Amino acid sequence: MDKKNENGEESVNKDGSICGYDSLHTILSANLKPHIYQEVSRLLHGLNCGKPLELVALSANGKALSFEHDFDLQGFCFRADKEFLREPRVVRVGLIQNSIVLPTTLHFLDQKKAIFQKLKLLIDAAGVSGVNILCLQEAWTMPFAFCTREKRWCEFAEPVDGESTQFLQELARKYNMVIISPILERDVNHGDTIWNTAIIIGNHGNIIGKHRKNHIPRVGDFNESTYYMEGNTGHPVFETAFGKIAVNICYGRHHPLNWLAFGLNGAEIVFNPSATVGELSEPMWPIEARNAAIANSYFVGSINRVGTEVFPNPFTSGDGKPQHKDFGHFYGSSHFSAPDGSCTPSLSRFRDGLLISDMDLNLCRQLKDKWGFRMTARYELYAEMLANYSKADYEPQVISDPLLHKKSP
Ligand SMILES: NC(=O)NCCC(=O)O
Repeated sequence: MDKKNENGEESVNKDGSICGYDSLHTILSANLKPHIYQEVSRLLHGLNCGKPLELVALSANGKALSFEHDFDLQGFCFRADKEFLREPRVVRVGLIQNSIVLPTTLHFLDQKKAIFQKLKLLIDAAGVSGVNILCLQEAWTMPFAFCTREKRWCEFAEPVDGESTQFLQELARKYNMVIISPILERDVNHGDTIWNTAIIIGNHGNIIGKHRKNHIPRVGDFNESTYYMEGNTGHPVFETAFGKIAVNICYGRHHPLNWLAFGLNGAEIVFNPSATVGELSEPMWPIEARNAAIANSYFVGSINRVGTEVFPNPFTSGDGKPQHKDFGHFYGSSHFSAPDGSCTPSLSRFRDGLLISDMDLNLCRQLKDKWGFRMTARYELYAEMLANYSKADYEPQVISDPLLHKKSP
């Protein structure tokens, strides 16, 4: 996506940078006077316990890996108020965003191997940084080829206990880390069916469970319904050694009731591994997850892949425009949102990255007590509304102004 500003200069460059900058945060911090930036940042990122988010002191080994392999590494800290009867419950959480490595024209085995090699480095960086829970991006083992509608990409699908899970189980054990692995799943016990699935690997390398994507997009070039159906796993929350977590996969973030259900089941952190492009969703990206974190009193970790993936054969978007071979730019910008409305700056718009955040999970209940959203919600009213709406004879509750239909004399 090459965009020109009113002076005819490139604003979004071919590499995915914005006027040469990594992110909105870096544009603002580089161009505003410090006291103005401080105020802008307060409005943009909010305050946590009345203060701007503090930086986490990152490990020297993690920093060395990021320097050597040129990926973005940032760390922040969400605090909670001190309580008398509960100890702080601080967990260190990581998000990884990455581009694919090899051209999509090369042998599938080589493409996959190269992604595994890259991921190993990023996961090592998380491990040596003491991350407790780590989430990877949607369909991380493959190019996001669903725009093509070609069935050969189904070859990337794997059973829940397949190669990618085994690869991550070893790293989970090594680093005592819970790892969330969103992949294209093949269910061999149910007729080789395909699903978009997140597998939860426990810190002992065990498989805790899986969640299948509930909402499948039919927008732009996101032709995912050609490959898999809506998930059948409900809204599970996984109780791990480090907290209660859930996964709302990509397009599910546009559905507030999907977020709500994970909250009702007790999630403290909900991950949103995604693959989305600038032209389609960038203005919505910083809003939806943050709103979900506020409305449901939990933390949200949002991840988007990076780069432009070019496919061998051209396809059309069904909009009368010329055929093309790519989706557009996946804009990265992974970030965390907290229940108090604060959020971290985003990772780079175009580089691989690891975002780390310490979060005191006590903040979830503190925000529930403060705002009382669970107590003021009207669940019976909504249940009745939804039950009625689901009936074939439902009629919208609209009360029209009688004068609207009165003929003027
Ligand atoms: N992967 C996926 O669900 N993408 C849909 C596009 C979006 O929701 O922004």
